[in-house]
Amino acid sequence: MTVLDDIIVGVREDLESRRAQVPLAEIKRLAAEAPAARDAYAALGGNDSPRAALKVIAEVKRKSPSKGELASIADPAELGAAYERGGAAVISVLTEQRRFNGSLADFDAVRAVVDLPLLRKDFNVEEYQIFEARAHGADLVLLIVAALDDTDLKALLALTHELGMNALVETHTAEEIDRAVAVGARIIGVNVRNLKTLDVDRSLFAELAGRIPAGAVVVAESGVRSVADVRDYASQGANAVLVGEALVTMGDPEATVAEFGAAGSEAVAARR
Ligand SMILES: O=C(O)c1ccccc1NCC(=O)[C@H](O)[C@H](O)COP(=O)(O)O
Repeated sequence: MTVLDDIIVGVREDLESRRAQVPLAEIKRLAAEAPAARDAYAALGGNDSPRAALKVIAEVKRKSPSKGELASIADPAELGAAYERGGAAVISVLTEQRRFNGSLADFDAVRAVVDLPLLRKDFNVEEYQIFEARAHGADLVLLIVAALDDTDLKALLALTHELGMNALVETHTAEEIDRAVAVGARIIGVNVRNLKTLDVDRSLFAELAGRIPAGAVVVAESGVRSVADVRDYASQGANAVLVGEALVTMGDPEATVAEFGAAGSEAVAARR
């Protein structure tokens, strides 16, 4: 069993206990009552022509399977507010509990204080989780191509769009990019972390980014440890970078987001 398979087994078990407490009909009702979703595609520069800036998706990440404990994050709301002040375009909040020590409580805390689009970062494999994300005020959900067959990928993406949200459709291979494009993904991530082995290979982004069609927002995911890494991704075609570990471990998240955004945008300008 791969790391990804193992994570999903736990995610499904945890999902069953939440569904026992809040049945599907109720979560659908709550999703319908939630304020309208913010436009994450636009926030990531999807409508800009040309896309002149590098957008930062800043992640609230406590722990990871690859590194263990990263940061205690006593106040996720304050971290989210710091990301917003630093100029993040979108905030990602990990809600998976067993491996990342995330929660919907973290998500709610950030939602209460920031007005940016929020990504509910979880291993979404069932429609319940998409309604649940919307019920909690999410604007964007993660769909990992490697975790879904084409039927489920298409159905979950369609449901996401019906609920007014966008999806970050995550890929790791050329074939997965083709599958993401075939179902109509508008925000496509290349995760340079292999979720089956946890190996991180930043060179993968340059290999794969050109395969993503022009209309889609291209997100470089994982492995940013420095301004130089952000510059590399930006010069290789990224419209946005998704950063977790560096922001929660380097100190001064507000300044680091601002620095990454500025350096990336300079590299985008130099590319044109
Ligand atoms: O981060 C992990 O170890 C991990 C392991 C298994 C599945 C997913 C994992 N991470 C999810 C992510 O995609 C990252 O949190 C995100 O891209 C940020 O990465 P980083 O900046 O390297 O923390």
